[in-house]
Amino acid sequence: ADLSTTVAGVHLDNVFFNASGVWCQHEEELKALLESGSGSLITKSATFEHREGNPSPRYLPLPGGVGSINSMGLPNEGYEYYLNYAKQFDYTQAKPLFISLSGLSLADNVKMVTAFVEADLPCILEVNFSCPNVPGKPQLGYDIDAMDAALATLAPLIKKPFGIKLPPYFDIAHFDQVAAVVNKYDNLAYVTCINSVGNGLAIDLDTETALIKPKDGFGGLGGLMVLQTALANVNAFYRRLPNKQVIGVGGVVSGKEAFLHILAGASAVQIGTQLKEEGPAMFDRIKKELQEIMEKKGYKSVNDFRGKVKTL
Ligand SMILES: CC(C)(C)CCc1c(C(=O)O)[nH]c(=O)[nH]c1=O
Repeated sequence: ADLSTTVAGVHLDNVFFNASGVWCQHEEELKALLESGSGSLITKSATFEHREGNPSPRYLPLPGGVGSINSMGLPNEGYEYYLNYAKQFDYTQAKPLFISLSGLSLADNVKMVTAFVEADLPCILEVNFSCPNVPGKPQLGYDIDAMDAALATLAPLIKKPFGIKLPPYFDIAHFDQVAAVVNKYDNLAYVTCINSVGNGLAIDLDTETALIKPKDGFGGLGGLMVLQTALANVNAFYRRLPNKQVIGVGGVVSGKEAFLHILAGASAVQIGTQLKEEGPAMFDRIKKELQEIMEKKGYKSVNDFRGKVKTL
């Protein structure tokens, strides 16, 4: 079965790659992704300066395989590290490179985007709209006017096709409002849905203590428990963005959830929590599982069923 796809005009031999933030902060990790069964790779969201991030424990898998919680705090090597990585990247091999940017201000995003545009590289830029906004205001992805203002500045600067990483939405009116903004920008080629479900709180029964140290234990939720929210966001934007693509992420632990993401409309599928727990060998397992499901159902290519979820 054919798992190949195209995102933002570039070809991927298979739909799978890492969720930004997982296995992608250092070039050794990125090398392991290059050598894995993934179809692509994306870097950890970069800020202008290097960041240590929050104190540990800042990521934990939750008991029973239900998912994970994290409050990493944007640990990254600073954008120049990823710009240099993108400059030395071998674009003749099969996997396209995606670069995630998460400036702490619009000015920082402009500076980072400008540097990448000047370098004129084949990598695809993805702006993380879960990046923090003005203190006291919600993240960019939850501030529709700020989102529109950011895109009005960034889209013309980037010129080429690019993407944005979106937080999950839970209200139909929000799907409508966000889609209306996204549809205004022709070179905004895709949206990646979803980022972690914000500010969950995991508590240990015995110690009566929050599991992670930062933010009184509040952190983003990922893994199987966010699957249905992820599928809804993928399908809501698939239905509302007819000339764009959706990358699906959230709750993929096997070929089954990957199949459902594609059925919901995903052009590519990213994996975070399960990759963190299993390592890059996971991609070979999940590719095989998806192919088995497709063969059982008689699908030859992911294009045969993308977005074809039925309703009653
Ligand atoms: C949550 C932010 C720190 C503002 C952005 C980086 C980020 C983080 C992180 O670095 O804590 N974790 C996530 O699950 N998603 C993200 O987008």
